[in-house]
Amino acid sequence: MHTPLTEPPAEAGADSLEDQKAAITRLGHELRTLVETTVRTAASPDTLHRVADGVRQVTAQLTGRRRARAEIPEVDGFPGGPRMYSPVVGAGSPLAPPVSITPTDDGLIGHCTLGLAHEGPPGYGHGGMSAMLLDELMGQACTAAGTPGMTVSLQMRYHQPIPLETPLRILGRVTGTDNRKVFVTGTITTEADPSTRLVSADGVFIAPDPDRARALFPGLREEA
Ligand SMILES: CCCCC/C=C\C/C=C\C/C=C\C/C=C\CCCC(=O)SCCNC(=O)CCNC(=O)[C@H](O)C(C)(C)COP(=O)(O)OP(=O)(O)OC[C@H]1O[C@@H](n2cnc3c(N)ncnc32)[C@H](O)[C@@H]1OP(=O)(O)O
Repeated sequence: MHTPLTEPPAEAGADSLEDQKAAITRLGHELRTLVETTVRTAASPDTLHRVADGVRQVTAQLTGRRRARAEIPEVDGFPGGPRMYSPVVGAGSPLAPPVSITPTDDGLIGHCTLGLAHEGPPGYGHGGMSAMLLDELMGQACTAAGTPGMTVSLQMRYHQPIPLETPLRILGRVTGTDNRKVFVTGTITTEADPSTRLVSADGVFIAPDPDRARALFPGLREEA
């Protein structure tokens, strides 16, 4: 008999929340390995069918309550904290590289490495991935500056292709505000050559007014 993988504990206390996050992180890591291995494999159709059957059986073990569309799970730090299932930074998301973020003197710096699962042109990152990385870093820079907002404009400039399997550095920095509008810039470089911009962006983010925020995010906790 299988032990279900994501059954929440009956009473979620501080310790069990950490246990839950650790388990989510571990499963996210294994799923990312599966995704990367899947897009690289040259396995035969027989093997691929056998693996597909196995994956279907594993998926069926994720039993229990499924969260509703607008529900913010207890492990999610929205709007200011770590987001376990973000497709960019989420340790639990197989879609995320994931990006790890640290504050700097005037913004945020993110670190990640893209794999073949994030490929656009052969050997290079997908342009949509670059936009996703920058949108996240620039959005989080707004939150870190005390003015969380949603993207209304993101102007991308692709200077050079992003190499895969190469440590990258993503910067996000707020450059100004005008009422609810926040102006932000961002760049992607390699870790090895941080002075050469591969991709850059300018964005405008807008802080929804409180009523609009409550309507958009009905799962938002009152203290947020
Ligand atoms: C404490 C509560 C916190 C609530 C949380 C709030 C935000 C947090 C959200 C995310 C943070 C989480 C993690 C951060 C990390 C990653 C970020 C990912 C970012 C995204 O992935 S996010 C998804 C994509 N994003 C959207 O899904 C937005 C769709 N959008 C809308 O939902 C509305 O747009 C809204 C509600 C944003 C504003 O609506 P609204 O009605 O309040 O604002 P309104 O239209 O009145 O515009 C006000 C002023 O902005 C000017 N303006 C408008 N558009 C402009 C543009 N394009 N360029 C330049 N200026 C523009 C107007 O001209 C006017 O300017 P002025 O006042 O000077 O006339």
